[in-house]
Amino acid sequence: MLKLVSDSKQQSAHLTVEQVSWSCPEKRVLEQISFEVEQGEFVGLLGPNGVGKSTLLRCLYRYLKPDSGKVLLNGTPVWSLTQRQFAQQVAVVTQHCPTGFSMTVRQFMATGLLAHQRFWQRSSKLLDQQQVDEMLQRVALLPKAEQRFESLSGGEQQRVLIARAMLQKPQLMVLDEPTNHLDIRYQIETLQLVKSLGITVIASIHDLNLAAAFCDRLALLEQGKLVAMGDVDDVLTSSQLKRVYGVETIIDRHPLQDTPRVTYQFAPATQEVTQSNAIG
Ligand SMILES: Nc1ncnc2c1ncn2[C@@H]1O[C@H](COP(=O)(O)OP(=O)(O)OP(=O)(O)O)[C@@H](O)[C@H]1O
Repeated sequence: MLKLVSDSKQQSAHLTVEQVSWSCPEKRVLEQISFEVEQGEFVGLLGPNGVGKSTLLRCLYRYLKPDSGKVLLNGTPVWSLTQRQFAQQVAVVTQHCPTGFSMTVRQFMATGLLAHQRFWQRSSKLLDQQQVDEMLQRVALLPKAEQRFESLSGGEQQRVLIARAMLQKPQLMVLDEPTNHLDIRYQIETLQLVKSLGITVIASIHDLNLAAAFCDRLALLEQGKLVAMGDVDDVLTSSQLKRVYGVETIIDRHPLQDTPRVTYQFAPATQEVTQSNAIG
């Protein structure tokens, strides 16, 4: 089990996205996206493949500079922060694991401590190792501490990346499909763990039921545009999911908690559905 003992609650960030657009030579990928994420809120970013979720997250964590618009962290444009200031406030877990280095899990985890350390103020190695090991324990990977990071399974690597991000003690976590590669138990436990931190989180999530269960609000993208942003109940509606994903759903309540539950229709589309697609 991932340990769910929360740190004393960390400070959390307020994120503002103002009219962000980004294009590649072939097309406009993001069109005038605006929204805010309040301190301590967990916002899920939804939308079909290729609508611009990763691109939007890349603009938030400064991998891409928007063609126009602004991203503000606690009111300050992210591009005006130094790399160090940014790293002290924002942790990022992307879909693609870093490769090409042969650090052990413990060594790789320790890099998560660097954002808050200056070389003349290095804390003791013992203290560093205690923090690293405690975090590895929380993601149930302490027994693999001396294994090379690259030799871990995809799911184990993902858990290390999330643990390393937590070690960074960020105010904002940006997660691009954090549950990718994880089996259902670790999908649930990872989202529980991230939520228990109480910090601001924005995460792209494909599983609508997990998004419904863990997110405070949802943002729905369609072809580079933000088409819905709001409470889970308002965003996850059958008509909206049909329009954006082209899938028939039944939405009722989760039997154990008061969140929407999405059931998909797996049978081939009926004639009526096919006709309405053709019209719509
Ligand atoms: N640097 C780039 N050059 C060309 N096309 C790009 C570039 N970056 C993104 N795109 C295109 O922009 C679109 C959005 O990509 P993005 O990765 O943001 O989608 P996504 O919503 O995260 O998709 P998925 O759910 O499949 O991960 C895609 O069509 C992609 O090919």
